[in-house]
Formats: sequence, structure tokens, C-alpha cells
Amino acid sequence: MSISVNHISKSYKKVNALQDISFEVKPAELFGLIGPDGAGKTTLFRILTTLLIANEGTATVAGFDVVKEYKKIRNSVGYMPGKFSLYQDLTVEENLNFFATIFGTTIEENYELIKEIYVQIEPFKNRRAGKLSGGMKQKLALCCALIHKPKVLFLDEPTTGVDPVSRKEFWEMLKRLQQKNITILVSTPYMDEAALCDRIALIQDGKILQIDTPKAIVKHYSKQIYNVRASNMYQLINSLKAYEYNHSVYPFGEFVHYTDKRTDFNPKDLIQYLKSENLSNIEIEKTAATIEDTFMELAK
Ligand SMILES: Nc1ncnc2c1ncn2[C@@H]1O[C@H](COP(=O)(O)OP(=O)(O)OP(=O)(O)O)[C@@H](O)[C@H]1O
Repeated sequence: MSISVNHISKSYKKVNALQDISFEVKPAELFGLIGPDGAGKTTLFRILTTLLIANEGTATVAGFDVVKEYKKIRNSVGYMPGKFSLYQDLTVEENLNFFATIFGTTIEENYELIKEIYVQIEPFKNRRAGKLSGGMKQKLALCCALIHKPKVLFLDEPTTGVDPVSRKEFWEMLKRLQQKNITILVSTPYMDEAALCDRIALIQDGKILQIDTPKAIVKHYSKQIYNVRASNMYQLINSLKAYEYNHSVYPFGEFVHYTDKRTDFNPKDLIQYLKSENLSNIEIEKTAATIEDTFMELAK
């Protein structure tokens, strides 16, 4: 296994940031940690990259124990933290040179690995990192995390604050790195990105809710979801929440996602009820579950 996490717990005084977390990541797997802010993702990354010690449990990365063999891990992993990983006053090239030097290597030595990403930021190589766009900063941070050819790459919310086009490009890059035999653990609060991972762990309040492939996670969702819409969406949500048969109600893009407690649910009954609540232009149609729906159900 590339990463093995066994019953890890970590608390900060009163906050239980991680509670009995266990999972494994296979070599060259793209594994996603999916969860909202405060779920414990950063704490887990810091433990696995040897920057923080867990209160309980053990973990290995690239075959090394995160406590006893921390120095070996630091040479074997690349870490792109969510915030502050670049020196804002150094240029693109200086940042890259700096990270290469501290790992005892050079840009030339490992150019092959970063080439594809670096060519996109090379035209700005003399620009200070602080003056780059979000997407470019993220590409530079990825180059810096890769410069010493790590076996395992840790990416903490790499696409937060990045535009949709750059986000898409970034995930395509991750797929290519994976083909170069790099194991990737990536965290994201964006549920649509979860589908791009080989396997995901849904995490909330320091606990893992489920681990599986994105397809299997959605497949296990047992209820029929309905997209519901009406002229007054605010009132629609309130009325649905007040409906005695509702199982779940939450906004989902331009719709409200609704599930019913009854097995013999007939949407006509719901339309009638919503009409009695003075709602107009009511639309109800079946829709397939997404990872976000599964998350909402498990997090209930
Ligand atoms: N140094 C600290 N001292 C006290 N509490 C902390 C500390 N670091 C994190 N926490 C708390 O631990 C919990 C998990 O935080 P963590 O940063 O690991 O979550 P996260 O999923 O990475 O979320 P975010 O994206 O907001 O960083 C949160 O409740 C957070 O407030």
C-alpha cells in the first residue's frame, strides 16, 4: 500500500478533528477526501506529511512510519497545502529553484515530470508568485511539490478559488501524473470533482462516512430523488420541509431535491399539497442521485 491509515485520532483541546480514521490507498491510485470545511482534511494531510503527530493510531506513507521514519517520508512525498505554499515575493522561477534546492535537486534533473505543467507558466517565469492568477499559482505550487519526483503526492484543496477551466485542466494533469506511477491523495469540497477520483472517502466532523468508487457510492443510494421547482423557491423549500412525508429536502442548483418517506409515493399527491400551499408553476421530475446526494443522506 502507498498510504495506510490505521485508527488515527487527533484532537485540539475540545475539538475532535479526527476520530478513528482508517483507510488505504493503493500504488498509483487517485484517492479523494471529500468533505466540507472543518471536516478534518487538513489535519489528516498534516499527519501524513509528518508535520503533526496523531493522538492515537498509526500510519505509513510509501512504506514508512509517519512518526519513526518521518525523514524518509519527507523525501518521498510532495505536499501542496491549501494555503501559503509559495513565496509571494519570489518569482515563478525562483520559487521552483528554491524548492529544488532544498530537496538537493535541480529543475533540469526532473524537468521531464513537470514539463507539461511548467510550459504553461514559463511565459511568466519572471513574475512574482503573488502576482499570478489563482490557476497559475496552483500550477506553480504543483510544480514545486513535484520537483523532487515524489512517490506520493498530497494535494489539499488544490482547486479552491480556481476558475472552472483551470480546474478541469488541473484534474487532467493529475490523471497524467497517475500514469507516471505517482500515488495521489487529494482533498476537495467540490462534489463534482469526486467523480474524477478512482476511490473516495466521504468525511465529515472527523469521521469517514463511506469509502468506495464514486460509481458504487452513488449506486448504494436507495431512495428516488425528485427535482422540484416552483415560482417561489424560498416558499417551496419551507412547504416541502413542512410536508409530513418528507424524508429529505435541500436546494440543489436550480431545483430542490426531494425524497419521500413512503414507498408508494405518488408525485400527484405532492403537487396537490403544494397547490394548497399557494405555490404555482410546480414542476416535479425524477432525477438520478449524485455524490452530493449520498453525502447529504449519510451526513443527516
Ligand atoms: N490548530 C488548531 N487548533 C484548534 N482547532 C483546530 C486547529 N486546526 C484545526 N482545528 C479544528 O479542527 C477541525 C478540523 O479542521 P481541519 O482544518 O483539519 O479541517 P478541513 O477539512 O481541512 O477544513 P478547512 O478546509 O476549513 O481547513 C475544525 O473544527 C477546526 O476548527
